[in-house]
Amino acid sequence: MPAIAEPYRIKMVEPITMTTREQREAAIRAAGYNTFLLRSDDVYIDLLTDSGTSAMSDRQWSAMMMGDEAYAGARSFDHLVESVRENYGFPLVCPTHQGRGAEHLISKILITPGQHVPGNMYFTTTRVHQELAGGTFHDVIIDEAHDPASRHPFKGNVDLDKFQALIDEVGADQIAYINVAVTVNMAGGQPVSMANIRAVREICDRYGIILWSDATRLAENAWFIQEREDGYAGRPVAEIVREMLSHFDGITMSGKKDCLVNIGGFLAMRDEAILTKARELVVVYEGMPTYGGLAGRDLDAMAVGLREALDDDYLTHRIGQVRYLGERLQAAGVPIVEPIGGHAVFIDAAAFLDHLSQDELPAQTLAAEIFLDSGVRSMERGIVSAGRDADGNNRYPKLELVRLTIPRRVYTNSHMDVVADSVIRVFQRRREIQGLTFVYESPTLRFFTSRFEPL
Ligand SMILES: CC1=C(O)/C(=C\N=C(/C)C(=O)O)C(COP(=O)(O)O)=CN1
Repeated sequence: MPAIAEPYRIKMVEPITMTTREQREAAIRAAGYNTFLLRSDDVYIDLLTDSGTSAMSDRQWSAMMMGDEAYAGARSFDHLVESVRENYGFPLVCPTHQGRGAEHLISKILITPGQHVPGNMYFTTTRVHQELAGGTFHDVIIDEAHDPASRHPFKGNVDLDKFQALIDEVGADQIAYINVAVTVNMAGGQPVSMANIRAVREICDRYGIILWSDATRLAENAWFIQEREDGYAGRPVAEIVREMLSHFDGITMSGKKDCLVNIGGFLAMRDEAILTKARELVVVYEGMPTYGGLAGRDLDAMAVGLREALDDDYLTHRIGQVRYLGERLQAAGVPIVEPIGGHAVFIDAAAFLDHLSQDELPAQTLAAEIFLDSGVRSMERGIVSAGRDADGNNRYPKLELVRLTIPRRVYTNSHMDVVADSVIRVFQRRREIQGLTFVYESPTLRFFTSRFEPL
């Protein structure tokens, strides 16, 4: 893919911290070897997450200055609705403070306790809200998604046979909805093809099953369709997004990714009945239906950002930067998830530290080691993130990954070189690295606040 320079120029900078090895050793110990518990000031290049860490544009900041902070009926809400209608094609919108706020509402609205919710691989907050609403998640992603080395171009695809088998097993009336994430975060930022979306739609129409999408990284998904799917080369991403979303009954959206904002989210849908229920719940958990836990200025920033995120040049650079980092690691023999995803490079920590058992927490260990080496912060996406099942046993995911997550419009490829050099250094001395063990395990979403120590 032709590398392109940043399709923007820098107007403001934020100094970042250069640390010594001693400072980093003290910092990671104080953080219990959990990169989530590091202080921002101790982090040099922050690749923990692409969620809420994007740089906003001058157009977004100026839109914020015009934010309408009226408690009810704010113009800012109208601006968001107009932008969602124009760019996503959904007429109805319910704002929430961020994506999990939307997941909370839609889980309560669509799930009757005891029902089943199929989806293309789990995501942590999505699954926990489905379970809290009494649903049972079923992974219906294609098998290739669980194989880091598989180069399937659309590893996010739903396995139609698995979906059909679940329908046959539990009955269509026991399926609350199917949730199709675009892209699939935990599989390595992997896309879903348009053909697969259409095929899932056909099954849902046959059985009257609601087809919902976690559209958090929809722009990146559309860019991969443009790059890889027959018939879409040269089609603008904005057009592909409209076609993708035309097949869904609604979406949960974390604006903190592909709407380029630091906080924000929403539900978007076609069915007035779902909107009515969302409005009844949003006033309890988020705020008035016209602000949903956000300031008016946040709604305006999201209205502008969701449009900017669909720009082809922006996406070519953004995904090109992720690919640049991934290809540097590949060239050095570092095992990563292939194909390289849209928002992050996922290191295969199981292969990287193949002398450690999964119970020795390879991904948690590797994230701590990379920080110690360079001050680069990454995120564990393995056994710690997978948590425990209903019986209290550890889940053992096939993917034991460390995610190097690239914020949008923040770092240059010089920073990517620092990251690559650091990971390669750790890779060269990988045999010296020992595992970690829990010293404190939090009961829910344990990866956020648990603490560890070296074995
Ligand atoms: C695919 C997907 C996500 O990736 C997601 C949040 N992701 C985070 C925080 C991440 O670091 O990947 C969420 C939750 O969004 P939220 O962080 O509550 O705005 C929903 N779906």
